[in-house]
Amino acid sequence: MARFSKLQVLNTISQNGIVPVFYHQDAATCKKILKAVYDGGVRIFEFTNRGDGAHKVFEELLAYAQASLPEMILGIGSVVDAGTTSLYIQLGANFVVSPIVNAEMAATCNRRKIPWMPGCGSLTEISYSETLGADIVKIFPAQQVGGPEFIKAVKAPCPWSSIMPTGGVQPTAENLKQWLDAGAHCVGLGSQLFVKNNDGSFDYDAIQKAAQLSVETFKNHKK
Ligand SMILES: O=C(O)C(=O)C[C@H](O)[C@H](O)COP(=O)(O)O
Repeated sequence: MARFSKLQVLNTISQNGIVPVFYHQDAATCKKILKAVYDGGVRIFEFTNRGDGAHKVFEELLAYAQASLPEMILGIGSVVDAGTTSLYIQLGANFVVSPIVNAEMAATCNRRKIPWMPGCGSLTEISYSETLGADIVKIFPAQQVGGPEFIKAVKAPCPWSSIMPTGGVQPTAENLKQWLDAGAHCVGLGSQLFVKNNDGSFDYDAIQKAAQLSVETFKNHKK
């Protein structure tokens, strides 16, 4: 069962603002990534359901976070159906993110009071998701859908929408400011956060620093 209530998850997202989006098949690598962003101040993390054994890695990450990173709220992403949603809720996912809008997933999450963040690319999808109970909608793929200008345009007629752009967001003060100025509620940060060394291994120090800069940029923007 989820360790954090829906309210705790939503509050942490609005205070922390940075949602790393990551998948790796190796649990040890995932733990090091999780620790690096946690040390950088991140308290929300989306692990993506990208491989056949992803649920086993996720279970290990949940246990690790509970034991060693107690404030870290772990959710699952890249989920596109209700069956997979149930599996991850049963394992203890604290929120569920999707690249699409799926009403059965919404019902499954709502039944257990788990925040559900569907992937939207139009105002109609955003609006439909909100009628299905989404508190935060993901815009995916955010840069391709229209970038910060798209969010600004959506927020004009729908200022109540809480939007999480994901896809193409960069962990720099300049780029984060563009999304936040446009009205983003929080941002999903993928590949650009997970800096690599020349040999292809992850640069955990650089990842921690990029996470810290992103969290601080978000906090300063809210002031
Ligand atoms: O699987 C999902 O549900 C996703 O969110 C897709 C990607 O992981 C993000 O779009 C990250 O995109 P980048 O930040 O551009 O690397």
